[in-house]
Amino acid sequence: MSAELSLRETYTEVGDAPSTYTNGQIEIRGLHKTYETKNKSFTALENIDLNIKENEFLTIIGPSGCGKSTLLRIVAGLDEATGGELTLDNEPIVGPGAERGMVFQGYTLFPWLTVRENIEYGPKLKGIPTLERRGISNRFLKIIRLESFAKSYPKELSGGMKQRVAIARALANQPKVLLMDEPFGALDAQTKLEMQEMLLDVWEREKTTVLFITHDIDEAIFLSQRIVVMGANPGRILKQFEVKLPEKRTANIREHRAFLELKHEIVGLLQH
Ligand SMILES: Nc1ncnc2c1ncn2[C@@H]1O[C@H](COP(=O)(O)OP(=O)(O)OP(=O)(O)O)[C@@H](O)[C@H]1O
Repeated sequence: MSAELSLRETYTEVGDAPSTYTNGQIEIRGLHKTYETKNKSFTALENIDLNIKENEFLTIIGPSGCGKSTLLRIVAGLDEATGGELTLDNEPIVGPGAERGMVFQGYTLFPWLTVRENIEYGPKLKGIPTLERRGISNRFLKIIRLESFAKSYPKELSGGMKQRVAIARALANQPKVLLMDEPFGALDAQTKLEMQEMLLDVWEREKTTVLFITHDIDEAIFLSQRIVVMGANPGRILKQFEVKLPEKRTANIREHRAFLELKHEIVGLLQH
C-alpha cells in the first residue's frame, strides 16, 4: 500500500471507515464548570459558547487558571460539565471516545512499547489486522520522519521525537478531533518551530478538527484559523479572532503585518 494513501483509504480497504469520517464539529452551549471543594465552590468556566467547525484549527489562549485545560478535558470526556450542552457532530459527549484523540505536554507514550507499537496501539485495540496496522504505522512513521526509529523505545527519543510519536499515535486512531493541551510547551524554541510546521503539514493531510491550547501567542497565530482568548475568574471567553493569514504558513509569516497586528491586539487584551 502506498504511503501516500490517505488514512481514510487505508481504513476503507479493511471496511472500517466510519461514514462520518469527514465530520468533527463541536458545539458548546452555555457550558459551566464549578468545582466543589471542602468549604467552597469555585467557578472554573462560566457560560462558554463556542462552535468549532469541521476541519477547523482553533486555538485557545489565556492566562494561567482561566480554565483552558478544564474546557479541553470536558471536550475529551475526562471531566464533566456542571451545566450546558456539548456535542460532537450533534451527539452529546458523555465520556472519552476514540473519535477524540489527545496529545498533552507530558510525554504519554507507553514506555514498554516501541515507536511502531505505540502508533499501532489504537488500531490494534480496534482489531485491525497486522498487515493493515503495519500500513498505518508505516504511513505515520514517514509523515513524522521517524522511519529509522520504528524499533526504538520512547526513552531513546528526544522530547520533540516523543511528541511526534504522540501525535502519530493519536492520529492512527483516525480521530475526528485532535485535542492538544500545550503539546510543545516543554520543547526548546527551535524544536517547537519544527513541530509547529510538522503539525500543520499533518493537519492539512488528515483534515482533522484541531482544538489546541497554548500560552504562546506566536504559536497560536502561526497555527490557527481562529483564536479564542479566555479570561479568568471566572473562566470565560473574552474575544475571538479570525486569523487572516495565507492558508500556507511558512516561517517568515511571523514577519507579516497582519501577524504582528494580531499579536499586538492579543497582547493588549491579555494585559487587561
Ligand atoms: N480538580 C479540581 N478541583 C478544584 N479546582 C480545580 C480543579 N481543576 C482545576 N481547578 C481550578 O480551575 C481553574 C482552571 O484550571 P485549568 O487547569 O483549567 O486552567 P488553565 O487555564 O488550563 O491553566 P494553565 O494555563 O495554568 O494550565 C484553576 O483555578 C484551577 O485551580
